[in-house]
Amino acid sequence: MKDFDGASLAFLAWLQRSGAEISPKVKLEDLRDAQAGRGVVATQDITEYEVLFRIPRSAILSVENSILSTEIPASTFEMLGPWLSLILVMLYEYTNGPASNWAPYFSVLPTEFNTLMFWSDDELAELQASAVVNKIGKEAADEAFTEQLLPVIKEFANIFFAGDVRAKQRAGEMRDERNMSLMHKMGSLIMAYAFDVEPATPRKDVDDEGFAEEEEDEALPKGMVPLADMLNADADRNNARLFYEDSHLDMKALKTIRAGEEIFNDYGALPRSDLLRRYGYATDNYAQYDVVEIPMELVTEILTVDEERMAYLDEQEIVDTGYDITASSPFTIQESLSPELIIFVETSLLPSEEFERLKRKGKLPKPEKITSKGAETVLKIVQARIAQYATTLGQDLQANTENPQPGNVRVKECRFAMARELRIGEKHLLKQTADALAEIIARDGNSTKRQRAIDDEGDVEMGGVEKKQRA
Ligand SMILES: C[S@@+](CC[C@H](N)C(=O)[O-])C[C@H]1O[C@@H](n2cnc3c(N)ncnc32)[C@H](O)[C@@H]1O
Repeated sequence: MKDFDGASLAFLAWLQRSGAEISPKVKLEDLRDAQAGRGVVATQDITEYEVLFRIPRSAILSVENSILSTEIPASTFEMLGPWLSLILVMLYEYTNGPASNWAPYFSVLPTEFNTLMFWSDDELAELQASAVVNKIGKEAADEAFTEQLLPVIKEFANIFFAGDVRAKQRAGEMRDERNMSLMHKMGSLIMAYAFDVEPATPRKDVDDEGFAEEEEDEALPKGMVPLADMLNADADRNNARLFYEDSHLDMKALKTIRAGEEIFNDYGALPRSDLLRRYGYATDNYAQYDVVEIPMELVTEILTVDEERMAYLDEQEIVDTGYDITASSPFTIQESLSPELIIFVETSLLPSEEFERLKRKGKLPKPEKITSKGAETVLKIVQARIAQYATTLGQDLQANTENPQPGNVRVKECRFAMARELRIGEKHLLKQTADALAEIIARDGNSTKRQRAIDDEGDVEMGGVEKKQRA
């Protein structure tokens, strides 16, 4: 406790010496009891747009601010890109220990993570068929470290380990498991803590509303912004945001915040799978952003699509590696099911002449008009997706009641519980989809039966009201 609070105090003192201004209305709080590390809390009432703290750009841990950028050519950083460049700089500053300007900052940053990158095989197995398993990117990161980062460290060993006679040897040792793990830790810190820092003079094209093009955003330099990254997030209680000014960054309240309330940044509308992957935690209120993916391989296992249709769908940008089902409330197929999946299925089921007619006109079936045959096919796909998970939704819910989310207990139990919550969310979405499709099929079946009854008897069987409803 003493070390923890001591590190917080030393960090805040360093930040103020670095030119930061921190409102007396906020404080850094120990939230470990709530499994949330440190967080920022209001000590007095705060009004909308009040500045909570101001961080000078010079205090940001970034490529631009690190001495390394004056010693290694800019072209090397350009070649590495924003992500690996910041990892390189962080490794350099971290390796410099107390000599680094950011040493007090490193001492409040975590060294252990719950992000999926650090889960063991048995923990990852608990994610079962969740698509997030294929998005962890550990191998890709290892490859980037080995093929891009290590050669740079080797080339500039005398700068990276300046003043050390063993510089070359130490550069070689960066291949060791311990150092590779350190690189992953820096990468994980960036993933969960770094900001895309808008430059003081915008270099990017912005549209009329001031938003950068997506690719431009991706190219923004990454930076670790002390204190701004001590804010936790909550899907429903976001009350602060970082504003980029020429010489500094301002964290401002977005609404009135009462004394005692926690101050939350916005990490985005992330499904729990991404929250776990990037931030290593998941809370129920992110269920509203849950997503389950239907891989294309599964779609084409259930549905045979001829080459001509596949080529046409591809040309129309309907073919994808997978299709999403997203949460909606109340749940509707129109809002939740990927329109591209419906178009894909409906096009595949079209009679030849109808397909040729649409193709001639450069058109596609309308996703809002899913047919019962289309619904039956999508239902088969959804059922096959459900079957990919090792346990059923019922079994998971049962396990949840028997082993509720643990409090302050072992990491493994916590990870198992978070994985279970995640797969419950995905299975729940799949079930909602299956139920809604079954309803469409049943409704269409009934209306066909009714139509047959009308055709057979030459008269309307149902009452007028019913007929109106159908219309
Ligand atoms: C940007 S940091 C926030 C500061 C962090 N709590 C700390 O002590 O360094 C992001 C990390 O905080 C934690 N976190 C953020 N919001 C949280 C929440 N609502 N509940 C639990 N942990 C949270 C997660 O571990 C996440 O990876």
